Amino acid sequence: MDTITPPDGVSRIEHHACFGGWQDVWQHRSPLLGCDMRFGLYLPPQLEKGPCPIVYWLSGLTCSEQNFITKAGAQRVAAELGLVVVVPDTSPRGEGVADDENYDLGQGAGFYVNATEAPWDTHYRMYDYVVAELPALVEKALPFDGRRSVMGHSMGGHGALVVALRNPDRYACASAFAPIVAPSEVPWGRKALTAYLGSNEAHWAAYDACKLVAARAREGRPPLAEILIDQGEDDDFLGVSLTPERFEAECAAAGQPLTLRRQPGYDHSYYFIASFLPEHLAWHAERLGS
Ligand SMILES: N[C@@H](CCC(=O)N[C@@H](CSC=O)C(=O)NCC(=O)O)C(=O)O
Repeated sequence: MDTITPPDGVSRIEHHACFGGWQDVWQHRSPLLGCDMRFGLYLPPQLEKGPCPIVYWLSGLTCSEQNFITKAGAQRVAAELGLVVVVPDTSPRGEGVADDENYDLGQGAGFYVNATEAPWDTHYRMYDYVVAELPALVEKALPFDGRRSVMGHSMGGHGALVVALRNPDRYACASAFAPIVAPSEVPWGRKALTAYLGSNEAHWAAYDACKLVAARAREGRPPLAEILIDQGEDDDFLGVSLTPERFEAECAAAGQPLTLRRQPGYDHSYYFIASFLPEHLAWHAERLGS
């Protein structure tokens, strides 16, 4: 597996043997975002024998690629299941990239949208980055079997639901931990969508999972096969920016199959994610046929 080396223009800045495979961090120049970007890449031992499916993990506010790869404990399970796990950063980065003094806007808080408003519209195109530019790079570099899925946490849970609902043919399945399901209605989402997309709320609908589920039903498009969500009941953001009951209601009205598990005692942290990540990865592996 040391034979999997980054393509020209991409550098391998971390390379750690891990559960028979490798935990890498690769860095590349993103023409789309106009800056250098890093991403985590878990390469399971099964890649030595042939192509594997890829799970994309989208992280939450304040995260880089490091939070998930160092805290979630994904590698042991991904190695057992033969899953590649790709972990992008959460925003464009660098001195020339617009930022904000608060943790919930700017660098570390890209919200997986293509910004249309200045000063964000110069670099913040995280929707296209995670759906198109990054997969094109990774999937050409690895023995990839054509099957991919997406999962994420909080802001990244919002991202995972949005990219899956907008691209049902690209992702075999989607799951989320404590996702922001109705960003148009809650403080984290309203602040980010106003900044990145402007005050016309009609433009927000393409990035709102509740609205996307309703729109699919209204337009007669089939629901996704299934969505899995875990939500900690002791999460400080529950009832403020996290409103799982809204998604439950929209899914019920739209005929969208949803498994929403409320987990007593769990908060918003990576301890919560680590507790249920093995079940999510197994759920993905089953649907990816891995
Ligand atoms: N610093 C903020 C809260 C930041 C926070 O909780 N970030 C979460 C994601 S929240 C939604 O997207 C996270 O994943 N943090 C990284 C980690 O390693 O825990 C505050 O103090 O309120």
